[in-house]
Parts: sequence; C-alpha cells; structure tokens
Amino acid sequence: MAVRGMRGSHGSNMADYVEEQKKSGRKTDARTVRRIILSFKPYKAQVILVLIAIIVTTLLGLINPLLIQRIFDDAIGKGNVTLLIIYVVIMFVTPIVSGIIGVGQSYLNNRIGQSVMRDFRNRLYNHLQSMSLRFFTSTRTGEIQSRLSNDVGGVQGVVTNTATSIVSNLSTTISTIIAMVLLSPLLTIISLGLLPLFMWITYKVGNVRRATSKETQKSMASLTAMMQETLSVSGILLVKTFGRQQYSQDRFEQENQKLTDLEVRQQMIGRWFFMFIGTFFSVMPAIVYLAAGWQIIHRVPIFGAGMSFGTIVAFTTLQSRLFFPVGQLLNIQVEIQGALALFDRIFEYLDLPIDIKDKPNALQLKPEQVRGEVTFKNVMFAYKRDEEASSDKETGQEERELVAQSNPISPLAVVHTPEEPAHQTLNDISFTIKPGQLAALVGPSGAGKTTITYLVPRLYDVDSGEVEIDGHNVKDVALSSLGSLVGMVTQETYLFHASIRENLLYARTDATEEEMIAATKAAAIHDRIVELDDGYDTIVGERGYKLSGGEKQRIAIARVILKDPRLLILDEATSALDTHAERMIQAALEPLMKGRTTLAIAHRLSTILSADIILVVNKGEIVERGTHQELLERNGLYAQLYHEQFSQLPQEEGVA
Ligand SMILES: Nc1ncnc2c1ncn2[C@@H]1O[C@H](COP(=O)(O)OP(=O)(O)OP(=O)(O)O)[C@@H](O)[C@H]1O
Repeated sequence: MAVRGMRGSHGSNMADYVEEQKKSGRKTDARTVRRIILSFKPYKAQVILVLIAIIVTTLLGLINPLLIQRIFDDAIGKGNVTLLIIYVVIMFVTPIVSGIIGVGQSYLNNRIGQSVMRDFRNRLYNHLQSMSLRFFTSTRTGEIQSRLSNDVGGVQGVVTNTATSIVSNLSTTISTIIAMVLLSPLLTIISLGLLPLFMWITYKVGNVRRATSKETQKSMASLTAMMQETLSVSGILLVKTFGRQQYSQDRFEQENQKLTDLEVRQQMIGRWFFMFIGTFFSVMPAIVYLAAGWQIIHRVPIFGAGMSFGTIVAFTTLQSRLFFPVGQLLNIQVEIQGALALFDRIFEYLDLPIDIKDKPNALQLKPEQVRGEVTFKNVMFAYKRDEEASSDKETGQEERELVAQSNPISPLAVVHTPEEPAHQTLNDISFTIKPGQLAALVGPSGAGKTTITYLVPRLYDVDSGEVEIDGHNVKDVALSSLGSLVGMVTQETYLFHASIRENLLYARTDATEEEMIAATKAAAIHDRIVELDDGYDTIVGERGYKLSGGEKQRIAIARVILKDPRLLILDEATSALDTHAERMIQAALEPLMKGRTTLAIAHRLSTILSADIILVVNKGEIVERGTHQELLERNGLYAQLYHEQFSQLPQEEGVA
C-alpha cells in the first residue's frame, strides 16, 4: 500500500496507523473489529433483543430433528398413536413460532444496521466538513464521494446481516453438534472431522478476498473521480474544447474494464473451494449410512451407544441442518475479510487529523462589537508539499505521476520529488488595515495575493507570525465566529443548484424579503432577476451556469451584502467584462465596501484608486506600500504594473 502521502506532521496519526497495520495485520484487524462493534453501542438494547430471538429460534430448530428419533423409536416403533399425534402437532407449531420470531428479528436487524450506516455517513460527512481547505485541494472530489457512498454502501450488507448471521449460524451449528454428539459421538467425529481444515482454508481465501476488495474499492473510487472530473460543467467544457472525448472514453473504458475484472475475480475467489465443501456435505449422509448400518448389522456398539433406525434418521436430519449454517459461516468469514478492507478505508478518513480547529474556550466575537482592524505581523507561510498535505494516502507517487501524464489539471497531478524543499509562499508579511479602510493587494500573478486573503478567515494557518482582528489572534477566535465576521467574494462565483432566492438566503436564512431585495438592489441585480421567468424562484444550474458571468458575480455580491460581514475579502474577477457589465459590477461593489474593512485583490483601476492603502506583493513579500500617487512617484514595481495593466483601461472605469 502506498503510504507516502501521509508523511509529515499532518499525517502522522495515519502514518503510524498504516505502519502498525503493516507490522501486524492481525492487531489492526482486532482494532478495526473493535471499532465496528463500538459503533453498535447506541443500539445495545436492540442487539440484545436480537440475540435472544436468535437463541430462541435456534433451540426451537432443534426440537423437530430430535422428535424424529422419538417418532421412529417410541411412537411408530411401539405403535403409540396418541404420542405420534402429539409429536406431529409439536412439529407443526415450532416452525410457525420460529418463523414469526424470525420476521421480528429481521426487522430489528435492518433497523440496527441502517442506523449504524446512517451514523457512519453522518460522522464521515461532519468530519470531512471540518477538514481544512488543504485537504480538499489535494484530494480528488470523486475520491471523497466514493468513500462516502461506495465504501459505506459496501459495508451495508455486512452491518445489517452479517453480525446476526454469525450469531444465528454459530448457535445453530453448536447446538446441532451437541445434539449430534448426544445421538452418536462416533458418527459426529466421522461427519465433522474435516471441519478444521475447511476453516483454515476459508481463512486463507478470506485474506485474498480482502486484498481484492481493497483493490476494487480503489478502482471504484478512481472511476467515480474520473466521472466527477469529466462530467461536470467545467470538465466537459475542457474535454470538448480540447476535442479529447476519445481520450476520456479510452481512459474510462480502461478503468471500467479493470473494475469489471476485479469484481469477477472477487466473486470467483473461493468458488472451487465452496464447491468442494458443498459436495462433501452432500455425500456425508452416505458415509453415515455406511457406518451406522455397519454397526446395526454387526451389532457392534462403539462408544457404548446402540444404533437404532430412529437415530440414523435423526442424525442425518441434523447433519443436513448443519450444512447451511456451516457453509454460511465459512462464507461470512470471507465476506467479513472483504468488508474489513472497506471499514479500514472508512476509518482512515475518520482518523484524518483536523489541522485547523477551535482552541478550547475559543473567543466568540460578536460582529457588532468588532471594529474591523486587520493586522498581519511578520507572517510566514508555505503550502506544504503536496505529499505532506495530501490526505489521500492511497495515491502514491506512481499514481500521481500517472495522473499527471494523463490529466494535467487534476490536483493530484502536482508531482514533487521528495528532495524538493517547500517553497516559501509568504515571507515576513506585515501590515495593518484600519477599521473601514480599503486595502488593495496588487502584484504579478502567483505573487501570493490570494494566499494572504486566505489567512484572515483561517482557510490556512500561518507557519509563524500573527494574523489579528481587532488585536485578537485569529487562532484564538472560534471558527464559527470568524465565519460570521468575514465575507468573501471570490473570482469564481459558486451558486448551488437551487433557486436564486435560496442561494441568496444561504447568507442569512432569517433575512426578510425586503432585506433580500434591498441587497439585490444594492448589487444592481434586482431588475435582472425580476425579468427572469420565475423571478427569484428561478433555478440556477450547477455553479450557476445558466446565468452570465457578470450576473453571477452580482448575485454573489448581493449574497455578501445580505450577510453584512464586518470584514470583506474581495478577489476581483480578472475575466474581462464589457464596459456596461463592468459598470454594473462597480455599482454593486461600492455599497458592499462602504462601512467595512475591505481587503481586495484589485484588478480594477477604480478599486486601486479608491484604496486607502495599496500593498504591492511580489514573490511572497510586500515590496511597496502607499497610496496610488505615492507609489507612482516611487516609480517602482507598482508604477510599472500600473503602466502595463491599468492605465490602458477605459477611462470611465477609472472614476472612483
Ligand atoms: N493549494 C496550493 N498548494 C500549493 N501551492 C499553492 C497552492 N495555491 C497556490 N499555491 C502557490 O502559491 C503561490 C502564490 O499563489 P497565490 O494564489 O496566492 O497567488 P496570486 O498572487 O493570488 O496569483 P493570481 O493573481 O494569479 O491569482 C503560487 O506560486 C502558487 O502556485
């Protein structure tokens, strides 16, 4: 198993876990099993009820075979009709009672099993929601979805049926064997002598099944990721505009074929073995007839037990009763081994350490009490090498390289050699933005502007130095509190596949209709929305693709206006809009920036002209700072950027 992805401090828990797993497969198995059992704890009462039901039905199941002996030897043998009728009535009633209990038991089974699955899905989803951005930038979305759906779905059968199936089959087996021993120890030894051998082989088959199962899930995740990447709006756009349909299809078909082969292999593992066991159990009665017949004909009571016809019939009936549960138990063992692999994958995600979380007693800052001063003090930051940051430990270097060759846009495609040092993204960044001020970040592409903005709402944590809001280190502030203080308008607008109203109210579910309309009016989008067929109830496509770029941006701006954050982070879109659309955006932004501290990655002349302070970023450092006039006079990088990029922009845009 590739474990490279889990090196470094962020992955140390996982690395230990995997190391341990390698060292002692059995110990981890025990640990996995213990964790699975723990997940049943909230349903203890129901589990006990199921156990009782199982024991009762098992005992009921023994009554009929044992009665057969009595019917032959006591009732028929001695010509007692009354006894015969009594026994027959009992034989009628027992299966009915046991059947009714069985129905109740399977209802409980499903209830418990499904509840455990629900808990797993909830835990996984909640845990993943708490993971930092770092995790999502280094893991394929499809991979995450696959764990939530395929893996959890894969263990469903085991969780709903296997536990009870084990108990019920085990108790049937044990009780039947006891009854068999009571009838004839010799015949029991003859019939069951090979059982230990079967068990051992089954264990081996199970191990192979487990390995294949892990492979299969990996392949399934890969397929899901591929679908997710190429069948999304952006993905299909890329495929079509590059004319790479054939290439995508080939890649998909290849992985799909691999999955098919793996599935077939998984189903076929141990098939021969189970055929052998089946045959063995079918011919066993013949051997019993031979051994028992021999005893009766030659009148040789071995182990002191005399053999009767009743005993032979009862014994073979018991024996046939044994075939099903033993077969099931052997099979279950194999299935459990497979399921353990899936549980390992689920637990792996649940064990991922959360790197950005609240301190104990984290500060809750009330938005109305926050003045909105933002300070960076000697901030150092580097994106961890992908290897360290990646939580996707299944994806080793080889796979990354493969992905890189086949899909250069995948986040996994970043290939680093282990010797490559982490690149310092931000170096000694210090600045203060006073309450209500507008600070504009300007600088060449890749300079680190976006990264600076990410540190304010703690999407990433600084390596050293401090980021403060009103003098409080953001690391001391509760994340939920930061979330309500900071509003972000990103370059790429993300809208849910829902109505415009729902998308707007996402910012504040309790906003009134008037507040919502005031926000859309401020963002200069209200008139456009009411023109749409369904007005505010118009459904926007995934990522809002049915709206134009400028409209989407204005909806996103209205959404933030509705949220009314104390601090605004604005990443102005670089995509060129026509002058009219630009003016609309401009009109939308002005009320948004008013009265709150704004940190803007500025691409518009109007924004930099109205900025209280311009911070010029280059290669992770602030190289110049000041107002537009001051910086022009310095004739440094800003002046150069200004002359190259901004001074050619349309004049009206420059009017702040
Ligand atoms: N998730 C990430 N993992 C690793 N490196 C990253 C990540 N995101 C950005 N970087 C790198 O960090 C550096 C700064 O990126 P950043 O996005 O902050 O630049 P920027 O100034 O905002 O650029 P642009 O104007 O093009 O958006 C770049 O070299 C970039 O490649």
